[in-house]
Amino acid sequence: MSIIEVSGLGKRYGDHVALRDVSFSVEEGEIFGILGPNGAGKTTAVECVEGLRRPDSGTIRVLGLDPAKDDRELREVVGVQLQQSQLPELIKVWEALDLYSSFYRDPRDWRELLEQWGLADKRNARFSALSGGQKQRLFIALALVGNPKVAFLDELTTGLDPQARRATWNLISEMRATGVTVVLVSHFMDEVEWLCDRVAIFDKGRVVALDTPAGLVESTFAERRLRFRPVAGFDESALAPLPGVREVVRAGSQVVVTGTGRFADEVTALLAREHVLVADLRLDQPTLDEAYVTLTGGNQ
Ligand SMILES: Nc1ncnc2c1ncn2[C@@H]1O[C@H](COP(=O)(O)OP(=O)(O)OP(=O)(O)O)[C@@H](O)[C@H]1O
Repeated sequence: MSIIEVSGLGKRYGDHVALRDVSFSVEEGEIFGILGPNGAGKTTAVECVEGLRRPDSGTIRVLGLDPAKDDRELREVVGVQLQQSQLPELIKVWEALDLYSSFYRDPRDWRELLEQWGLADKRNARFSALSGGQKQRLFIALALVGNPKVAFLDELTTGLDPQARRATWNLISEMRATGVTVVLVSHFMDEVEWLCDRVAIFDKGRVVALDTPAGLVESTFAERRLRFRPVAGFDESALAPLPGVREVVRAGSQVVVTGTGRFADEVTALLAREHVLVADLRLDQPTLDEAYVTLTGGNQ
C-alpha cells in the first residue's frame, strides 16, 4: 500500500523553478531514499509532503491526508527530524522528550525511546553537552516520540564518525522492522545503498530515476565488461555469438568482452566447456556512486 503519493508537483521561487512535475510514491514499511545534488529540490519536495511548504501545482496524499488542508491530523502521523538549531542548548535530554511528547495525542513512552536509542545514561545531560552521535540519536528519538507512521530523516549521519554512522544505520533498520515507514534525504551513496529499499534521484527539480539501488545501477549501466587473460592460446572469436555478447576485443594478453544480461555466465560456461584456463578474471562492478554521477551529470 502506498503511504505517500505525490503527483505532478511543481514549485517556483520567483523565476527559479525548484520542482517540475515531480511524482513518486512511498510504500508502507519501506525506507525510501531521496538523493540529489545541492539545490536539486529535495528539501522543497519533502517540506511540501510534510505540509511545511505549499506547492504551486500537483497533488500530495500522506495516508490519504492532504498536507495543505489536513495539517493537524498530519502532525499526528508524521515525525520530522529536527535540525540542530531547533533545540535550546540548555534543555536536558529527558525534558526535550517530555516536551515533544506533550505535543501529541497518543505519544510513545519516551523512557522506552531513551533505552532504545542508547540515551538512558544521558537522561539528565544538557543538549549542548551531547556528542554529535548522541545529538543525532536524540533527534531521531524526538521524531519518533509522537508514534508516527512515517518518519522524515534529513542528513542523518552528517558529521558522524564511521562507527557512529554504522550504529545509526542499524537503529534505522530496526525502526523499519517496527513498521515505521522512513523517508531519508541523503547525500551519501553508501548510506542509501545500505539502508534504502528504493531511491528517487532528483536533479534540477525533476526525478531523473527511481528504483532499488541495485536496479538503478543495472539500468544505468546496461552494458558491463568481463576481462580475463587466457593462459594458453585461445581464439576469442568463439565468444562473439554467445547470447548477450556485444563486443569482444583483444587488448594485448587480455580479452575484454562487453555485454548485457547474463553474458558473463555464458562466457565463463564456454571457457569451462572448452577447458580454457584463464587468469585475472574480473567482471567490472559499477556502483551506485557511478550511476548517480551518470544520472546527475556529476553535479555534486
Ligand atoms: N525560500 C526560498 N526562496 C528562494 N529560493 C529557494 C528557497 N528555498 C529553496 N530555494 C532554491 O530552490 C532550489 C531547491 O532548493 P532545495 O533546498 O529544495 O534543494 P536541495 O536539493 O534540498 O538542496 P541541498 O542538498 O543543498 O539541501 C535551490 O536552487 C534553492 O536555492
